Amino acid sequence: MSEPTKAILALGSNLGERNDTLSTAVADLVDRPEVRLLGVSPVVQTKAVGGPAGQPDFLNMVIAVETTLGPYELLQHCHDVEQKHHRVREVRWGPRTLDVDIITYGGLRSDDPELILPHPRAAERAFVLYPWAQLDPAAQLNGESVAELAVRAEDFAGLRPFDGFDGDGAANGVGAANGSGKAGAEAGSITRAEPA
Ligand SMILES: Nc1ncnc2c1ncn2[C@@H]1O[C@H](COP(=O)(O)OP(=O)(O)OP(=O)(O)O)[C@@H](O)[C@H]1O
Ligand SMILES: Nc1nc2c(c(=O)[nH]1)N=C(CO)CN2
Repeated sequence: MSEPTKAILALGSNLGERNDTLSTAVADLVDRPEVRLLGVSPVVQTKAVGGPAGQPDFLNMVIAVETTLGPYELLQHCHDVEQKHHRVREVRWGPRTLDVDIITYGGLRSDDPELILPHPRAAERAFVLYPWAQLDPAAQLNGESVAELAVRAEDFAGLRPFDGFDGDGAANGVGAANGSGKAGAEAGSITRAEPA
């Protein structure tokens, strides 16, 4: 059997019972002997980036797994789990019950459009970077700190902690403008500098 490889997977949902979908999807993703769960990030509520205007907020999270599946086998497995959750691909970046992306697969780099590694848009997506940094504060992507990339990402201001209740989201922002009306934000060890 081949040596296991560590992979980072990003999950998102903005339709249906979003939180239940994410929990079940994590269980489904690791429900194979070839995939072992290493860690789970907190869930964050995020404003939709791209796609049609007015779509619902997402819940996003990141998991780390160790797998003996090859990269394309892992991609197929992610697609199978998406399908199980009735994912329909209609509009690019449109609303979906479940999206599972492979962010990294070991140190593999690939420019095959079917599987680009690391994920080509991950470095600019706070909805991926922020939960990943919470899971692993020392994580690096393309030689840069994931935590630092997170606070620089344009969508950082649209992040909220998720309180576990699948309603409108919590009142306190993670990256959102806070009560003072400033764009400053702090969550754990991740802080965004005030604009000069
Ligand atoms: N790292 C990757 N992880 C997942 N899919 C990938 C990756 N690289 C390329 N793809 C390809 O992208 C195709 C479209 O994926 P998907 O429908 O999940 O995109 P999306 O979630 O709407 O947008 P985005 O790719 O910006 O996250 C997939 O069929 C897959 O083959
Ligand atoms: N907030 C948020 N926005 C998105 C997301 C997502 O998971 N969360 N996924 C997308 C395509 O993968 C496009 N836009």
